Amino acid sequence: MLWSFARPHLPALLIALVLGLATSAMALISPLVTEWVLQTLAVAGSLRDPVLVLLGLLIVGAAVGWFQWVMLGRLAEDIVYDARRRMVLRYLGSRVFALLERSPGELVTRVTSDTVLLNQAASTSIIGLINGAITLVGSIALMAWLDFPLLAATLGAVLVVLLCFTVLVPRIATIEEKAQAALADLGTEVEGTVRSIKTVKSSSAEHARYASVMSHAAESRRQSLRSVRIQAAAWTITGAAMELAIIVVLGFGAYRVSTGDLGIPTLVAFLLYVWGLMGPMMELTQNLTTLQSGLAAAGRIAQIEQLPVESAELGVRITEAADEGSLLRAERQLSATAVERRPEPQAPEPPNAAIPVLKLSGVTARYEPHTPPIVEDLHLTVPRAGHVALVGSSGAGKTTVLNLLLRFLEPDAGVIRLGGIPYQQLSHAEVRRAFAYVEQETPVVPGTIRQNLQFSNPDASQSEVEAVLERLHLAEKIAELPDGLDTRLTETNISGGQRQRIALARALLARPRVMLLDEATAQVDGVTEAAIQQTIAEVARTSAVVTVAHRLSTVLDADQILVMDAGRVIGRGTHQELMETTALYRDLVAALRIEARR
Ligand SMILES: Nc1ncnc2c1ncn2[C@@H]1O[C@H](COP(=O)(O)OP(=O)(O)OP(=O)(O)O)[C@@H](O)[C@H]1O
Repeated sequence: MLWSFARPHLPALLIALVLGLATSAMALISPLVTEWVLQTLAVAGSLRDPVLVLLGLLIVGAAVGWFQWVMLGRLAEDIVYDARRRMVLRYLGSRVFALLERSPGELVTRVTSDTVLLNQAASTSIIGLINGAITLVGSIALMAWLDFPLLAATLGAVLVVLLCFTVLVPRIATIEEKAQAALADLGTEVEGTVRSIKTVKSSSAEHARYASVMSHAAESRRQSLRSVRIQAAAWTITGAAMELAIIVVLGFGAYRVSTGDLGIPTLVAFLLYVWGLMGPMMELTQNLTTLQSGLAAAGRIAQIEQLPVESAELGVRITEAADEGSLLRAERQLSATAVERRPEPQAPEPPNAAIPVLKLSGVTARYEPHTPPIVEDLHLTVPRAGHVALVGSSGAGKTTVLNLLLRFLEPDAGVIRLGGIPYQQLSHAEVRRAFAYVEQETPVVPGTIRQNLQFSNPDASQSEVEAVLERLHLAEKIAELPDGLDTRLTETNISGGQRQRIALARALLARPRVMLLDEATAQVDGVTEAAIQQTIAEVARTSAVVTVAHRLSTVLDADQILVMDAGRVIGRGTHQELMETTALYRDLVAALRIEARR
C-alpha cells in the first residue's frame, strides 16, 4: 500500500537512492583512505595524496548529501500533496450522508496529520532502508576483506540487533496504529467542544468537556508513550550492541596486534567500520519504526476509499496513486459541474411549459437499509412557478423531502422527475443545477462575503450583487464591515439572521429553476422574516419555490401546502381547504399563531 503512494515518483526515488548510495560509498571509502594515511605515516611517505582524496570525498560527499536531502524533501511533499488531493476529491465526491456520518475531526486529521506520517514512510524511510541495508552489506564485505576473525566477533552484535527487530517491529506497528486512532479521537473531541462552545459554557459544562477531552488526551499520551518505550528499547539495544561490538573488536584486535596477526592501520580502519556500522544500523532502526507509523497511517487513509461516491467518475482511488486517470476524471467532473452551474442568461422556456418542474411519484426512502422508511409513497407535483410549502410536526420527514430533491438521498421506490426527465437519466450535477438551497442552519462557507454570495454563480455582476443586498437589507451592514464585501465571513462578524439573508442572497444570485428553503425553526428577526417572505413571493412569480415552513406567514402565502406526518402526506391543498379538512393542520396553525403572537 505504501509503495503505491511512492510509485508515481519512481524516477525521483531512484535518483535519491543513487545519491544516497553515492554518499554511503564515500563514507565506506573513508576508513580505507585512513588506513592508507596511517600506512604512509609508518613508512614516512608523503601525505599529500591521501589527504587530498579525503578532502575531495568530504566536499563531494557534502554536496551530494545536500542535494539528496532537498530531493527527498520535495519527494515527501509531493507524496503528501498527492494523497491530500485524492482525499479531498473523495470527500467532495462522496455521498452526502456517508460523509456526514463520520466525525469532521477525524476527516480533518486524515488529511492533515496522517498524510505527514505517510510522506516520511513513503520517501525517506524506503530509501533509508535500501541505503542502510546496502551500506551494511558493503561495510561487512569490506570488513571481511580487512580481517575475517574480527568480523565474526562484530557479526555477533549485529545478530542481536536483527533479533530485536524481528520481535519489536510488529509490536511497534500495532501500537502506532492505536496511537494514531487515539489522536483522531482527540481531534474529534476538541472539534466538537469548540463547535458547541456556547452550549458548553451556558450549561456550565466546561468541566465535563474538559474531563472528556483530557481523557482522550491522556489516552493519546498513553498510547504514544507505549510507542516511545518500544522505540527506545529498539534504539538502546541497537546502540548497546554496537558499543559492545566496538569493545570486542578493540580487545580482540589488540590481542591480534600483539600476536602480530594484524597491523595497527588495519585495526584502526576496522574500528572505523564498526563505528561506521552505527550509522546504517541506526538508520535501519529509525526507518523501520517510521515505516511502521507510515503503514498505520496509510491504512487509515485507505479507509477513505470506503466512502461511497455519488458517481463512478468521482471514485478517486486513494491507494492507487499511479492511477492518475481516476484523479483527472474526478477533477474534470468537478470543473464540469462548475461550468454547468453558470445559468444561461436567457434560458429559453422549454416548449412544453405544462410539464411540472418536479414530479415525485410514489417515492419511498430511508437513510439506512432495513430500517422503516422516513418518507413513504410520496406524490408531489411542483409547477414551474408558484410556492409549495411542506408543513408537519418535527421529524415528519420534511427535510428528507428536500434531501431527495437535491439527490443527497436516493429513493428506494418511486420516481422523481425534473422537467419530465427521471433523475436516473440525469447526472447529480444536472439535477442540482436546477436548484438553489437555503439550509436551516445556514453554515459559514470558508471565504469572504463576496465568495459566499457568488460561489453558486461566479458570473453574477457587481450591480446584481448590490441589488440583491439592497433587497435583503444587507447593504448597510456590509458597508460597515472593514473590507466590505471582501471581509472574511466568520461565525461572529455577522448575526444569525444576517447569515440567513446572505444564504438567501446566494440563492437569488444563482437564479435557479427551483428555490428550496428550509426555514429556521427558531424565530428570526423581523427584517429577515419580511425579507424571506418578500423574496419567496417575488421568486414564486416566475419560478418554483419549495419551503419547509415554520412560520405562519410562509404557510399563509403558499399556493399549495402539504401536511406531513410520520413520512406520509396526510393532507394537501390551500390554507382554507386544509383548515376545513385536516385536524393536524389546524393544530399546527394554532401553534404557529401562538408563536407569531409572542
Ligand atoms: N442522515 C440521517 N440518517 C438517519 N436518519 C435520519 C437522517 N436524517 C434524518 N433522519 C431521521 O429521519 C426522520 C425525519 O427527519 P427530517 O429531518 O426529514 O424531519 P423534519 O420533518 O424536517 O423535522 P424538523 O422539522 O424537526 O426539521 C427523523 O426521525 C430523523 O431521525
